[in-house]
Amino acid sequence: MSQTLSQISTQTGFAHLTDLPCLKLVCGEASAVISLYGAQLLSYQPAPGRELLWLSPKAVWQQQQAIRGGVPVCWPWFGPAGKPFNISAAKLPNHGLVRNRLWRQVQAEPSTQLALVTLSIDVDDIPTLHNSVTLNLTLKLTAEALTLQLDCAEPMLQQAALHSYFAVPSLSDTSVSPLPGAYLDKTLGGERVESTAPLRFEREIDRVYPEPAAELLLQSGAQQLNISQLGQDATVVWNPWRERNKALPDLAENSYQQFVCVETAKLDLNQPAALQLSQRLTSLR
Ligand SMILES: O=P(O)(O)OC[C@H]1O[C@H](O)[C@H](O)[C@@H](O)[C@@H]1O
Repeated sequence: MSQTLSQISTQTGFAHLTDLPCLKLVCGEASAVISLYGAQLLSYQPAPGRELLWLSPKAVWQQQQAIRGGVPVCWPWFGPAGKPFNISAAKLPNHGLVRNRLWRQVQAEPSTQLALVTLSIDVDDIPTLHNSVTLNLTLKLTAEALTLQLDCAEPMLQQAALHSYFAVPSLSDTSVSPLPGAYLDKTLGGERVESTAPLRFEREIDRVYPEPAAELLLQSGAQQLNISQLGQDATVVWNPWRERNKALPDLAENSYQQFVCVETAKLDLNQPAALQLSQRLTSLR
């Protein structure tokens, strides 16, 4: 078997975020950069110069802001904190508690075929609990694919999402398939819509697809990406389009033309359970 060399190193700064603590993973031709702030994957290049993720040129991480782009980790709730988390109607952050905190590196294993890193965070201010809970994000980079895996062993009510921002060369020629024939439309207050029409990015899209397929194909122009999901009960597809783009200060003008979010999510809050959620990205061309 041929030997594919891998490497893991610390790196200060990524793109314009020059003081951000990061780790860089390399495996053969492939590379990835993850920030310790938010355990947020910021870059995945299956080959040098072929970036699959999108990072906003106006992303910030000071003042405890969540970084706009890459793969934010949403946990233990998704979107605005509703029941059971918002017991006192306090102002809780969108998408949970871990996007704007520093995580720690607990494992880093470069081996011949794989670069593997685990980041962890202990969270002691979940409104429904009195104890501290540990969340782990493991990143596995091989020459062929990149896998993100989120684990929480605590059997509790929890939601999670790997909120991936994918760079698209052409928004008007972008598709995600297969998608179920029914979804909840967040632009219509969560109304259930039945439609088998292919999804087009021609206006604001904010959809929750329950019962998603395990394998999705994201196609944009000549680019094709396989998104393989595990542990999910929903796939969320988001593009802010022109008007919402203007309302988000960490997006530049017309940034919405450059990305779509395809999010692997676990949203059910009926049963307390441990969490295991993963998204694997394989570039096909
Ligand atoms: O602005 P953020 O808190 O990062 O949220 C960005 C977006 O995330 C998800 O895709 C939600 O479905 C959207 O409703 C939300 O606008």
